Amino acid sequence: MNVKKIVAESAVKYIQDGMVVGLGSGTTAHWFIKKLGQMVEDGLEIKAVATSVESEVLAKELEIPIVNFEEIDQIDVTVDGADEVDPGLNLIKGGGGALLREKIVANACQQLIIIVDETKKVKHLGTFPLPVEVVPFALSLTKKKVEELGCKSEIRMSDENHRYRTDNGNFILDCEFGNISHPQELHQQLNMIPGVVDNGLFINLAPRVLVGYKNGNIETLKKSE
Ligand SMILES: O=C(CO)[C@H](O)[C@H](O)COP(=O)(O)O
Repeated sequence: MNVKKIVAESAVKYIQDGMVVGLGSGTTAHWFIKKLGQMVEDGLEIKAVATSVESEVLAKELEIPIVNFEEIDQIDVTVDGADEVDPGLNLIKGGGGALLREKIVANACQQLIIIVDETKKVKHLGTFPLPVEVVPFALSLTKKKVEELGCKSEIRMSDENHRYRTDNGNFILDCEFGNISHPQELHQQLNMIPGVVDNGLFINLAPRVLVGYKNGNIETLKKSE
């Protein structure tokens, strides 16, 4: 059973004609985009904003109309994956390297839907190394400053000889903090470091989280407002 596909496809119930939809990135979001493509072929009328070049390419192949921020007033719903979800519905994202655009889109939308399989649910964020996007200039200094916050970090690689570059031309530091007990504080401390563009902590965004289980069940999590 493909749990990622099942949970991704269940998210289309939040999409209606006339909406502007934020398209997430990663293998779970991939299945959502594919399903949305089928619905567009069947007559659904939407516009979409993509959070990565990869998602944009897929959406265009499926003839989902892609627009940029200058052409829209708001994003109605964004559907995206995550690497970890804690009980407060705070997230780690950026395993696929798209964290900056994902965070911009997540903050700009009316409703954020996160689609994950059960392996992504954790008691505390931090087992998954936290991705931190940094500018190439003074990389070693920025890396040192990030590590002073209490982690070991690795520069993400595309292959043996090449550093991974984000869609924005930056590098990613994958940071092992262990249990992140104060995500809000760490988020702020990281983003205060000159050279850090953003980090993969998605805090207090009040998402609706759809969790897919191996037995085919889907759980919906939402914090009461
Ligand atoms: O944040 C992301 C990409 O930057 C992804 O949403 C996250 O890595 C989850 O990916 P997947 O659905 O492939 O497990």
